[in-house]
Amino acid sequence: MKAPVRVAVTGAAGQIGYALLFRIAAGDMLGPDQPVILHLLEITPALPALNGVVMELNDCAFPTLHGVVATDDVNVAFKDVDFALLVGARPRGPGMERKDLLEANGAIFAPQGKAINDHAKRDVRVLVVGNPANTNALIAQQNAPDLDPRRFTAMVRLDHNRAISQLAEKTGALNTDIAKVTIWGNHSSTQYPDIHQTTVKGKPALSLVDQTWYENDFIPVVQQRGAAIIKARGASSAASAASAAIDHMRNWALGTAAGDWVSMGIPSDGSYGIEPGVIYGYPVTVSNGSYEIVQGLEINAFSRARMDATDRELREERAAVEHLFAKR
Ligand SMILES: NC(=O)c1ccc[n+]([C@@H]2O[C@H](COP(=O)([O-])OP(=O)(O)OC[C@H]3O[C@@H](n4cnc5c(N)ncnc54)[C@H](O)[C@@H]3O)[C@@H](O)[C@H]2O)c1
Ligand SMILES: O=C(O)C[C@H](O)C(=O)O
Repeated sequence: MKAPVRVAVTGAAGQIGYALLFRIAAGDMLGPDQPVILHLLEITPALPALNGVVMELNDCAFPTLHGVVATDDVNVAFKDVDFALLVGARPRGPGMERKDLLEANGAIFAPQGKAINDHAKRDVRVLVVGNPANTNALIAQQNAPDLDPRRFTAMVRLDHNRAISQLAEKTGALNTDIAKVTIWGNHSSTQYPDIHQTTVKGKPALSLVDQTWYENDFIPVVQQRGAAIIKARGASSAASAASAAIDHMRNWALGTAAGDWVSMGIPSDGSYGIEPGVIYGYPVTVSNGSYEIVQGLEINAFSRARMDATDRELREERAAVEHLFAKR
């Protein structure tokens, strides 16, 4: 067994929290040889419910759970943490776009970014799940001036996994037969699920499905999947979101498979002509704990237009929250 690492989860008494904590504690995120100490943050009125979750975590007697800190104090929550999963935020209801949450949720991520800046390990890995995830990640990052901006990421992995699942179903393949899917841009309805480089059992995906299905079914289904789940369940996705968060962190910490990549929302360095600084979904590979954008992919006019549209939305979101950035 390795020395334990500290993993903060915000919104820990919420529905994603309930699907996430037990899997992190069981070793699904960092492996069965990596003990964790969970730091759980909630707002004060949710502390009694959080206490119930802590009782259940303890009752599982997980071999890899070496402690739980439950608190409503951001400074305690992020003290010495190695990983931070920022989930706690208001979810959208039917008919809302995720960016309608910018005002309500933006205010949460500035103080949390500051507390991470002041208290977390210098090599902390931060994943923002709470919507609008990309721009919330930017707000947190911009309130953490002492940390490497690349430590702040946003979740587009759920979209990536949804794309794999849709394509596997369409082609009669297994999820594991699909490689090199990309989600470009924002975790919103402007995201661009790109299968131009994707393979199914080694064959180009676009040779197995027709362009009409790609354009008129696949892309809108992936873009609108969150809304479809809200309509069906009366609540936003939870178990699949938790699973994607685990996938994102596991790949970031432990690496990606040879011959494949994953999609992560990361600070743009201008690659593929995207506005530098916005938190944009890119195809990445990870080795030695560090992610790199997959370079050199051919971008046709179809892709270019969609990549630019989602970039534009992220620039607009950034302009709307710049007042929340720490002064430098
Ligand atoms: N990026 C993605 O792919 C993705 C997927 C699913 C859901 N989400 C988003 O994740 C967020 C959480 O969803 P949920 O279904 O768990 O919601 P939920 O309402 O069930 O839980 C959110 C929890 O966060 C807590 N919270 C609110 N403000 C907080 C703060 N300042 N500090 C700590 N905790 C706080 C609430 O008390 C609540 O318990 C929402 O914004 C949702 O839209 C993102
Ligand atoms: O769509 C939402 O608001 C929830 C989440 O972001 C999702 O994609 O399921």
